[in-house]
Amino acid sequence: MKIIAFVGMPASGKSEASMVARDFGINVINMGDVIREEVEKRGLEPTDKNVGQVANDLREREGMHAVAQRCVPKIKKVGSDIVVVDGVRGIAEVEYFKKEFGDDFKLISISAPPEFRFERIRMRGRSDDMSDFNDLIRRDTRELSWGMGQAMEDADVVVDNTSTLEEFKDNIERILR
Ligand SMILES: Nc1ncnc2c1ncn2[C@@H]1O[C@H](COP(=O)(O)OP(=O)(O)OP(=O)(O)O)[C@@H](O)[C@H]1O
Repeated sequence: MKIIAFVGMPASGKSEASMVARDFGINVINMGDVIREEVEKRGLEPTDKNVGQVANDLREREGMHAVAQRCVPKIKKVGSDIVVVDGVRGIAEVEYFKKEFGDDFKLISISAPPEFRFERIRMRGRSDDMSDFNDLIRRDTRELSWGMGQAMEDADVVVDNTSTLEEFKDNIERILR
């Protein structure tokens, strides 16, 4: 069983990369869904604030690898030859997956500078998206403080996403193949 995980700063292209995997018929486990399930279990509304608080609470109680730990049984249950994991946030999660899956775990880092990501966020217009460039920088800083930078440095492959969406998707497809 091969586990391929995507890591990258906000709006770097992780969802687009997961979509390429889904188009191949590959099962995708979304780490955010694991947190949303816990939100539901606690009888809370799935607002951005609640999801953030539950994520923090899980990490405080169970350690920085908490979300990865909860993903592992889901990955094993899928049982297919290849599973994609979307939403790795920190080095503790990478270490946990490596401990669990060894060399079968591969990490793909998606890279795009803030200026590109901010422009794409403006185009995307998702309800929880920021409208100020400084808010993106603040969010980047928060993600980095949780160990995202170290996780990205640990990647087996780095994919640049500063060209067209088609070129990016072609690159992801090539790597998956
Ligand atoms: N190369 C590209 N050219 C143009 N638009 C792109 C490119 N790559 C991604 N996008 C668009 O940028 C937006 C952000 O990409 P995506 O949602 O995949 O990022 P993400 O890493 O999943 O974001 P988040 O971490 O915020 O969930 C999307 O609307 C996507 O379609």
